[in-house]
Amino acid sequence: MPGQTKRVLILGHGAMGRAFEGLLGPRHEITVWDRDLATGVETQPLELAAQDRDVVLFALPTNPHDELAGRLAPCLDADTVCLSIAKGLDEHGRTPAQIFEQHLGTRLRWALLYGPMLARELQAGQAGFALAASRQPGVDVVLRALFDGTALHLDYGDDVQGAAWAAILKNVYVPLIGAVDALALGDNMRGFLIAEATRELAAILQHMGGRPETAYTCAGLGDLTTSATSASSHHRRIGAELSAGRTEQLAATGVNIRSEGVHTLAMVRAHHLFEPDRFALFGLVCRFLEQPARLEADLRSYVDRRFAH
Ligand SMILES: NC(=O)c1ccc[n+]([C@@H]2O[C@H](COP(=O)([O-])OP(=O)(O)OC[C@H]3O[C@@H](n4cnc5c(N)ncnc54)[C@H](O)[C@@H]3O)[C@@H](O)[C@H]2O)c1
Repeated sequence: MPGQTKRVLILGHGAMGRAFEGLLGPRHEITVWDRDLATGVETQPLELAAQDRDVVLFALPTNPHDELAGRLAPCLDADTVCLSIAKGLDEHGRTPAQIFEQHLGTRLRWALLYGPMLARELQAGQAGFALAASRQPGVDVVLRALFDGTALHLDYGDDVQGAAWAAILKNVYVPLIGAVDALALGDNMRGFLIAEATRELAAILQHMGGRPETAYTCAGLGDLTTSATSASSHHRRIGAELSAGRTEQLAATGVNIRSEGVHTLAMVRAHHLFEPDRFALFGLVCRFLEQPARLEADLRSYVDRRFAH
């Protein structure tokens, strides 16, 4: 019921774990679980922390989802809702939607939350916006009880695969915008590329089993625009660094959220999820990572081809 206190377990106590703790803390009962990444020591046994929880929020990268969802599945109540905000593919090339599908399926309830909700702004009490995607009836009721009256405003939908891919691909296109801005290629070019990325996002979503219209929701265009224009965006910055020839950032692929987009490109190729050049802008970003110095020339060819009527 709206207004009801929920017992929430937050997995991960990084930027987003803390942001959600602050957002939900005044109204709900919060427990936080995390792991020391150097020693592997957990704050408490996960299975114990998950007992009697209404909601488990995965506020950590996609890679640990498989292990954690696998451990949680046997010990969660049927009513518990697992919620992920992670925007990356795991080492097997799976989205958080696919990982939840595999471990939680239809026996347990789950949803994905994607949109303009920068941790820094949520922590400062500013508004955030997201698409909550779930295929299971009743999940929206739990999420309304959880978030209504907070600064995070939700739309509801059921395109879980489309929402996951929209958020994941956003992190691929934003480094390109960061590079374009660092090279001072112009505000017009930025606007054009955001429009192109959104159009392509719709096509890739459809190709990957989602619905193209999800590209125009908070999870797609909303999040893409926020990251592409935010001075604090990690993903913008990595594009700027690559355009300046600082390619050592690529070595950190998959290690932290800065490189989620770079990691996605590697996983798309490694697992043959789709042919990168089937989508012209996506193919351009792949080449940018390999040869950052070619970006301006590649962009000129892209524009020429795009307007060669
Ligand atoms: N930062 C943002 O503004 C923002 C906004 C929306 C979504 N997200 C997404 O949320 C996710 C988390 O982002 P963040 O900014 O909180 O990252 P962060 O690096 O600040 O925190 C990550 C947390 O995950 C934990 N973690 C990492 N690997 C782990 C593992 N193998 N086992 C257990 N715990 C592990 C870390 O201990 C840490 O507490 C990312 O997928 C990101 O794309 C971030």
